[in-house]
Amino acid sequence: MEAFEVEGGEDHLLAAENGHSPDMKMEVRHLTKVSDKDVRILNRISLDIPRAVIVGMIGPSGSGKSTFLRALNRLWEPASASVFLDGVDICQLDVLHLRRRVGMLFQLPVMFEGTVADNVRYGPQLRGKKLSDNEVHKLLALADIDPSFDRKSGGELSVGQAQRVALARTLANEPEVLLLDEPTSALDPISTQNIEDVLVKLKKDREMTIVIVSHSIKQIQRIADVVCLLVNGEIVEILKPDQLSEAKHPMAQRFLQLSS
Ligand SMILES: Nc1ncnc2c1ncn2[C@@H]1O[C@H](COP(=O)(O)OP(=O)(O)OP(=O)(O)O)[C@@H](O)[C@H]1O
Repeated sequence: MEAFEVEGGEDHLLAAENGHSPDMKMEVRHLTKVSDKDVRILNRISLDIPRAVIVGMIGPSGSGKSTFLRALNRLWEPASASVFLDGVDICQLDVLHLRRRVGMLFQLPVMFEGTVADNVRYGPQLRGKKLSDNEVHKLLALADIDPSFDRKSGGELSVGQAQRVALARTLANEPEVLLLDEPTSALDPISTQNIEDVLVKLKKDREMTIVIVSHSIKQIQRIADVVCLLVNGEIVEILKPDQLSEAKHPMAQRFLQLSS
């Protein structure tokens, strides 16, 4: 966990500064985004993300959490040499290949036309691979959806079921990293717990690396191994979930007090 220790100073000088460490799945170095109106949305963020951990990102609204997450699979184009996957600059990778390896789940699931099975088959089919019924059922079961749902149409599903099908669809690409942007904010507590259980299982059983943005500090405390606090486009604290009350940054403290 050493790589998470905050060194202080202008940014966090983590292991990424000293070359790629094989324990690190992703490394972010001085990631910056400036808006068209010259506002700094992200300000020189550096972070090492070890493999097979769940990293929670929390912070006030507008602090840059989604923007940070979206850089990791190039939903916007970061500067070259600012985001690395297994030590390779993601800007050098084919973008579709990158997005298969670094999958993303959004706040609200969007079902594609067709059945649940069609949705799950979508990604592999783009690469000319047709998943068997058995493979589809296994992916649905992994995402905690009853395999008998395979013939339902996407429109018949509740939001919670659709989110789990969207998860199965993402998992069909066999991602190594999963990015989640408030994936349970539209779900009831039971669906939320189901998704959380799946995430913890994916980390343990498949060594998946997971970065999750959430407004729920309780959720982050339940599932994350480490928590990054983002304020005004900067990571101001990196803490273990049970140390959140020890945050020192005044804005982070205020945010945590008001959110708990
Ligand atoms: N493409 C863009 N152009 C200009 N400004 C943007 C762009 N994308 C995001 N922003 C601004 O950047 C800031 C950070 O937005 P972002 O959505 O990343 O924050 P967030 O922490 O995820 O917020 P929330 O918790 O409300 O979802 C906001 O002020 C937003 O208005």
